[in-house]
Amino acid sequence: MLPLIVFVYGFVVVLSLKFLGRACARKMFATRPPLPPGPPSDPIIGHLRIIPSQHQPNAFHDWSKTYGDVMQLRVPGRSIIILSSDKAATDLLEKRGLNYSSRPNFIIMDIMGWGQSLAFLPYGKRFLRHRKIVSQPLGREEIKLYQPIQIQAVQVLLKALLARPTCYEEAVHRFTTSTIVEMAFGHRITSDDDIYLTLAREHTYSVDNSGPPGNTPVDFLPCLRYFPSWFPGTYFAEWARTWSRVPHAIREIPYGTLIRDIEQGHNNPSILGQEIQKMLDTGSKTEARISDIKDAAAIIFGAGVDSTEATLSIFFLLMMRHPECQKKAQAEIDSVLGGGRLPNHDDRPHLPYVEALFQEIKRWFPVVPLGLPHLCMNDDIYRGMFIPKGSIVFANARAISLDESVYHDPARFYPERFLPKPEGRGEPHFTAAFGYGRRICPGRLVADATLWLASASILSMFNVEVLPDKNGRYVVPTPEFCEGLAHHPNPFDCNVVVRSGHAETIISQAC
Ligand code: HEM
Repeated sequence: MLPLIVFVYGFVVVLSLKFLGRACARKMFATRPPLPPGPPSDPIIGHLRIIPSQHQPNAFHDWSKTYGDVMQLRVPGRSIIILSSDKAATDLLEKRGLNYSSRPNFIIMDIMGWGQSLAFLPYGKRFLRHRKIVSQPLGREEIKLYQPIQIQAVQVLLKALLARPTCYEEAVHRFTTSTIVEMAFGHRITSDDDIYLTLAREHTYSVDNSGPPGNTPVDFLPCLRYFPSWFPGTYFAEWARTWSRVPHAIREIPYGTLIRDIEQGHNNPSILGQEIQKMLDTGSKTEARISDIKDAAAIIFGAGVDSTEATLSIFFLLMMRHPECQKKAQAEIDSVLGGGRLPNHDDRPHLPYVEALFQEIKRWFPVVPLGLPHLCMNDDIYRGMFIPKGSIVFANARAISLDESVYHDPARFYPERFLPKPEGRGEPHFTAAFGYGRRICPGRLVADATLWLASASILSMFNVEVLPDKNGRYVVPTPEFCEGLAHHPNPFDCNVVVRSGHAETIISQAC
């Protein structure tokens, strides 16, 4: 009898659970709104086959024209949300910032040694500690401290361009590395064979060739990192292991140098120097604290040099392609400065056309076009669409910069769009280049100040011209870009010609 009772009881329980389960599932799916739309996908592998490995920002932008500014793609194990308007990115990444402030795992970056650095940390206590170390000294008032560094580095840049008018690349590399290294580590670069110039090149090379960020086979299947290097899908893990000496050096060299200097009573003002001094003053020199300081300082170099360099290279490319804009900016600078000196930060509000031109450079080609991925930490519903917990969210700055509802004829390089009406179109400045919300680029203000000063100073002293080819023909280079974490223009020829003998004297007398 007992077995029969147990059997009947069990049967009833299983049956009710089954119906209950179905009812719950029905209820859940009935109440759960649909996922954001996206292109047709394959079973199991989702959109893996159609997501291109190159030119992703452009492909996502094209898809957004059909599927809208909130679009979903699926790859095994994860859902990817692409935001293609400033409104959607602001609504989710800023207004609901707490839910979208984490990062997915970046296994390759972790193997390389960048895993504990601010840019790749998940939201949590360590993130908050690092974010404070990096962002506090980079506030609007605080960055004024670095103006002398920027002015001095611009003078060196102008001298280098005067001495070697066709070698903009080396001059730009030294300029961007110098400003960041002096601000972050208190070290002034005085020669072309400085260790930090080499490290900056190696860093760009190692990161740019480490595969699509967070999207390599090892990121999808983390256990692959433990497989031998001949095993299919492990290429980028091996690459990351080979280059791990670079982040190691960026983490250790500045700290080692500065702690020695400070303990001997010297301390050039710098972000790392201030943090070390605070640590020593408060007697909090623990392994954990030292590790936080080293990682936070290293990412200023890691995140700052490459993107600033890419933007300044684009400045040269665009000035060469748009001599009419160059002339207009030069006329404004000449009339305000009287042609007798180099521009400084205080001149900025008095140069509205130069400002518009500078803003248009940042809009025309955002150098980190997909930003860095944010992670959705809890299920969310936006405009009636379901965004599952664990989704990776990209704000596509390329699409936002080309949004026709905001920017008239967006593919055109047209600084006047930012001038107030009726002279211009009064369009809003493009801020998506620096990301959104609690993960917004903490270096944006200092990058902006450095790049503005460099652009205005170059325009005041030089004409950026097309270099004739071997046959004496003037062919304007077509913009082509290589894609890393930051997108750089492919090397192009250009000739930086000093505007007058007087300009030459000003440059020679500077420094
Ligand atoms: C033109 C130059 C620059 C551009 C276009 C740029 C762009 C970006 C973007 C798009 C992000 C991701 C934001 C997000 O996740 O929403 C970012 C993050 C970051 N940037 Fe920049 N950046 C530039 C310069 C700098 C400089 C000069 C520094 C340092 C002084 C810096 C430090 C960082 C750091 C530390 C992060 C990670 C922030 C976090 O994850 O919380 N960047 N940057």
